[in-house]
Order: sequence, then C-alpha cells, then structure tokens
Amino acid sequence: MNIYHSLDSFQKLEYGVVTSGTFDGVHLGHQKILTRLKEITEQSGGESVVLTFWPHPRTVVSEDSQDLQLLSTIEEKIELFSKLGIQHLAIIPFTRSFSELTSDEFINQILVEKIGTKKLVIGYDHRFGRNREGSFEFLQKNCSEYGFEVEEIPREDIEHTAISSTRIRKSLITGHIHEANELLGRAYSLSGTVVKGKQLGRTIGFPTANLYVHEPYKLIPMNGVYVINAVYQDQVFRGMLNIGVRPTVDGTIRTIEANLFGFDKEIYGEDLQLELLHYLRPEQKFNGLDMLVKQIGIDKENTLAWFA
Ligand SMILES: Cc1cc2nc3c(=O)[nH]c(=O)nc-3n(C[C@H](O)[C@H](O)[C@H](O)COP(=O)(O)O)c2cc1C
Ligand SMILES: Nc1ncnc2c1ncn2[C@@H]1O[C@H](COP(=O)(O)OP(=O)(O)O)[C@@H](O)[C@H]1O
Repeated sequence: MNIYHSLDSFQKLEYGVVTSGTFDGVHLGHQKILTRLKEITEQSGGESVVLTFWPHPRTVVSEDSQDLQLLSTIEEKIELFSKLGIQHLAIIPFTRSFSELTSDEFINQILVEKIGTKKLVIGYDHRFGRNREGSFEFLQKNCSEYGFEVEEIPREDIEHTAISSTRIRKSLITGHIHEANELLGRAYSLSGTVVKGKQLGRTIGFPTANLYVHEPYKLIPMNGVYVINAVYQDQVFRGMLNIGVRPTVDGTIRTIEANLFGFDKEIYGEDLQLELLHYLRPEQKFNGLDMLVKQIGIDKENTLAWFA
C-alpha cells in the first residue's frame, strides 16, 4: 500500500476508485464499503484509493473534542487498510483551512485534480465539504460535470448491520467487549510502550507490563480485569489485563497492566499490543495485598478456563 501523509506527493491516477471518510475503527460497516471499493477496482482495472483525515476532524472543528474517544490511532488505521488490500492511502492533514473547502472545491481540487477520481464509492449518509454540505444527491446531480461516477452503498446495507463507531464506543466503555469485537470484526486492541511501574508485581508473583498509550484520544475501555492476547514481536501470548486505578495499593492514576502467561523477559521501552477478548470482573479494593494476590490467582484460573 502506498501511504501519503499529504496530497503533495500524490501522483494523479488515470482511473482512481475512491472513497473518503474518517473510518474510525475500520469496523465491519466500513469494511463493507472497502470490499465494494475493491470489487469496482478489479472490474474497472482502476486503482483503489482511501482518503482519510488526520487529526480527527472533531479535534479541529468542534468545541467538545476533549470528550472525543477514538477506536483507532492513525497507525492502527494504516495497518488495517493495508491488510484489507487498499492500494493508495492518502492521509489529508485536517486543518481549519481544509475544513473550509466547499464541497465543490473539495470535488474539483482534491477528487478530480489531485487524485484522478473516476469512481467515487460512498455510504448513503456520507457528507463532506464545509458544514458537511456535500451529499450523495448533490454528487449524483453533478458528477457527470466533474467527470466521474458515484456509487452509493445503500442505506439498507449499512443500517441492516447496525454498526457504527458510536455504538462500538458505547460497548467498550460499558465493558461489553464481545459486542464491540463482533462489530469490529476483530478484537479491540491497545498498543503502546511498556513503562516502569511500582515494581511490586514481581514481588507478588504477577509481574505486570504497564502500557503507555501514546495517542491521547485513544478510547480506553471500562476499568476491570480482562482476558487478553498480547502481541510481542509478532509472537502471541495469552494473559490477563487490569485497567484501573489500583485502589488496593492506593493508586491514583489510571493504568493498563498486563500479566503475560509463559513469558519471562524484561521489556521496558518496547512495543506491546494487547487484544481484549473477554471481560472478567470489575476492579476492586481489597483488604491488603494477600487478598489481591489470591484474587489474581483466581483471575488466572478463570482466564485459562475461558481459553479452554
Ligand atoms: C489480573 C489482574 C487483576 C488486578 N486486579 C486488581 C484489583 O481488583 N484491584 C487493585 O487494586 N489492583 C488490581 N490489580 C493491579 C495490582 O494492584 C498491580 O498489578 C500491582 O499493584 C503491581 O503493580 P506494579 O506493576 O506497578 O508493580 C490487578 C492486576 C492484575 C494483573
Ligand atoms: N510474564 C510477564 N508479564 C508481564 N511482564 C513481565 C513478565 N515477565 C517479565 N516481565 C517484565 O517485568 C515487568 C513488570 O514487573 P513489575 O514488577 O510489575 O514492574 P512494574 O511495576 O515496573 O511494571 C514488565 O514491564 C516486563 O518488563
């Protein structure tokens, strides 16, 4: 996949088959659009293009962006689009001035002149351009003038699946990890760097890798204990995860810490990816470390039982 971090380096295509959007989560609904994009690309002999925006438009144009929680970081999106077999991914730096392009300017300057769009594939509810004024009806009426065709993914196809980034976010912050994973078509994951904690874990028989997530808008699911797969250097380890403030040890800041099974290596400063598979229980305040250790032992049994 060719990745462009701005449109300056994009070489105009002869026959671009294009879709655009923020695609937060790259969930099953998005995947439906992307699958159709690939079919059209094959039929037409063109090249597939995804136009996406970063940072997330809401962080630039809304007042309430501090509440924004994202399902995928830009790195995660790049990986997902690549796995789905998209040929060109253009990440348009979303600025205030970009947000002020009218739909006509967006179509002419970006879709036609920059990209070489001959087919545009969009969901029925997709809108673009200043104040989201560009709609499918607008495109349909005007596309021949612009020299490309538009294909809409019908309402039934998208609504039938009832999949939305908002619904997935709600599932994650209420601990419904199975539902989120089903809608995503994969396990929700957190990636980051392993950082030092209080170094207490090893003394109680459960060392925990503390994950620092770099993306400030990344959604961290509901506090509690989860069954996970941890991906370290392309190897997968089963394990368990606690998300929370660790009331038992008077913790105050929210941490993400994983105990990996069959693993024994110091990995401070290294990358780690955690895939959340199942929610076990809420985080609790125990009367002392002994009680906590006993419970973590039970969590381990329950985790192994879940895998079995
Ligand atoms: C599976 C698992 C479950 C945990 N559950 C709780 C909990 O319910 N309450 C709590 O205060 N801490 C919980 N913890 C966090 C421990 O307090 C923490 O791992 C320990 O303090 C070690 O911290 P350290 O990595 O900073 O050394 C849990 C940790 C794990 C791995
Ligand atoms: N099975 C394991 N699961 C998680 N981390 C492990 C494991 N084995 C070794 N480690 C290492 O030990 C560290 C965790 O030990 P811990 O005593 O909890 O320290 P900290 O409080 O700094 O996280 C991890 O960051 C990792 O480098």
